[in-house]
Amino acid sequence: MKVVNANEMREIDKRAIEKYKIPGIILMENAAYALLEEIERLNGKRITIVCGTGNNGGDGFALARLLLIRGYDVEVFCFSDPEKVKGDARINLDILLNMGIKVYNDLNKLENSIRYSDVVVDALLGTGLSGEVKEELKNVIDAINKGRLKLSVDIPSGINSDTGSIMGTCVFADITVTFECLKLGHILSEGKEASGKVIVKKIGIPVSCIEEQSVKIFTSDKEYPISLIKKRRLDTNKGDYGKVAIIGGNYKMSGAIILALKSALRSGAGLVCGVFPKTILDRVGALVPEAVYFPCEEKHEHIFLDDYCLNILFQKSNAIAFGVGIGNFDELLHPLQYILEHYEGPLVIDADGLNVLSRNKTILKSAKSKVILTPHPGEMSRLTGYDIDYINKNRINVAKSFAKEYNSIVLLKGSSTVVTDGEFIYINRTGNPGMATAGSGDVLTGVLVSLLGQGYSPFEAAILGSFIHGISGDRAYQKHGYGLTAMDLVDNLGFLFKKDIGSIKLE
Ligand SMILES: NC(=O)C1=CN([C@@H]2O[C@H](COP(=O)(O)OP(=O)(O)OC[C@H]3O[C@@H](n4cnc5c(N)ncnc54)[C@H](O)[C@@H]3O)[C@@H](O)[C@H]2O)[C@H](O)CC1
Ligand SMILES: [K+]
Repeated sequence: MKVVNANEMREIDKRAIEKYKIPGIILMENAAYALLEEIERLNGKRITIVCGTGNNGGDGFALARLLLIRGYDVEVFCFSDPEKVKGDARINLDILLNMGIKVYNDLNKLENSIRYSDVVVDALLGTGLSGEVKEELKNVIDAINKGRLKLSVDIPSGINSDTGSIMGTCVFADITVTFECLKLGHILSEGKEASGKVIVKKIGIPVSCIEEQSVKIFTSDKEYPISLIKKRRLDTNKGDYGKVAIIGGNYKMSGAIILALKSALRSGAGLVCGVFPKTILDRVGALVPEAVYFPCEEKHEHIFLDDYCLNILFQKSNAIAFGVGIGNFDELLHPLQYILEHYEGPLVIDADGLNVLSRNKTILKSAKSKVILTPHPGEMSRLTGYDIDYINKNRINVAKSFAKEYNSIVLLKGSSTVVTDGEFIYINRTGNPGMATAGSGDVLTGVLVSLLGQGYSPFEAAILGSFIHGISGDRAYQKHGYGLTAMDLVDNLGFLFKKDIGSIKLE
């Protein structure tokens, strides 16, 4: 599913009106019908509608008319001078006034109306919000937030459509009905929570009109990225599903490689090889008997990897992951550089692998193959030099420009993980805060290397991997709530890898 920013939506809207000659008032009427359809599902009779002076308010005025005609008990509010309402919104306001409907501008009355309403409709501010919400609307937003059931038109008022940030204050909606495309603000940052359940409705804009926009950001829907999962032929064996190697682990962090190995197996890799210091062989062997092992010497508390043993590994593996629990040591930069310069298969660099890489990120430019990097904001900060706050506020641009400059796939973790190849951007929506737990990233690495080994392209593997990782977290949450652990994620990984994958439909 495509995701647009406010400017792209305006362009699409403008093209529909100017090139396709669809009058704006028709789009607004269709938007009102789309809202009506959702309100009718809610079975409430008393509806309060709070309108702003722009087209978001216009959608609200048109909705009020449709509800009144159907016998709903509706009260309409607008807290600005009606003279400021222009264009299509003005037409809809005038129709209401001509019908003898009063539009109130009284905060006490609003609070009272909301107290006795089944649904409050927030049509105050939409994609046209600029800057912080003005002082005079703050009390109005507070009042809306007291509503029993809050439905926001297009986007919760006060949420920035491009970043999802709260612009001073915002409505926290139960349901948001948006038009034609998801907006970035619905899925990023605080906007994700503020939007509640988001319903995307068509309002009569031709598909070609949207396609002309060449939108480069997309997210999951009921079919995608599940549709990327390859079906298995019956006449296949383990050799068909990849031989993957995971390099990592040290005496103090053996759990990381155990989790990654288990995850790679649970997400379908044919053969999984653990490459770690000998000192942890007994632990890993006891806990992951299904893997094969490539125990190495240990020097000064970290794995010792010389070029000779790396070359052996290259011949045995069609995908490699480097970094889980490996420790952050200067001496590991050489093996990482050697892998980048000589290994021809796809590579995942994670965790301490990224910290090692931060010592000299230019080695990425000599990589022989595509690399997936999976930083969390702290690791991204070490890689780029930007502070974490800046990264969180500019997740898409930071990930995209790094991926482009270093010709790699970046999977920037966090709520709404961003995956990019430097041109296209996938924003993941599966997962929950319970996954902010030790070992969660090691599980993701195992999934990614497993998918690479099974022949998915690096960009597909990163998209699918982040999606599957989130789904396993959502399934683990059902049972363990926020007490879920990384091993619970592993236990839930296999669910999507089934014979009848095409029939699995998600909400
Ligand atoms: N194809 C579509 O998606 C359609 C969308 N519609 C709706 O139109 C709005 C966007 O309308 P627009 O007039 O551009 O902007 P808004 O109504 O969101 O806001 C403008 C309004 O708000 C005031 N304002 C701006 N910033 C602030 C602020 N910081 N504090 C207070 N007030 C502010 C400004 O002065 C204007 O009065 C979209 O969201 C959809 O709901 C169409 O109806 C159908 C087609
Ligand atoms: K709104």
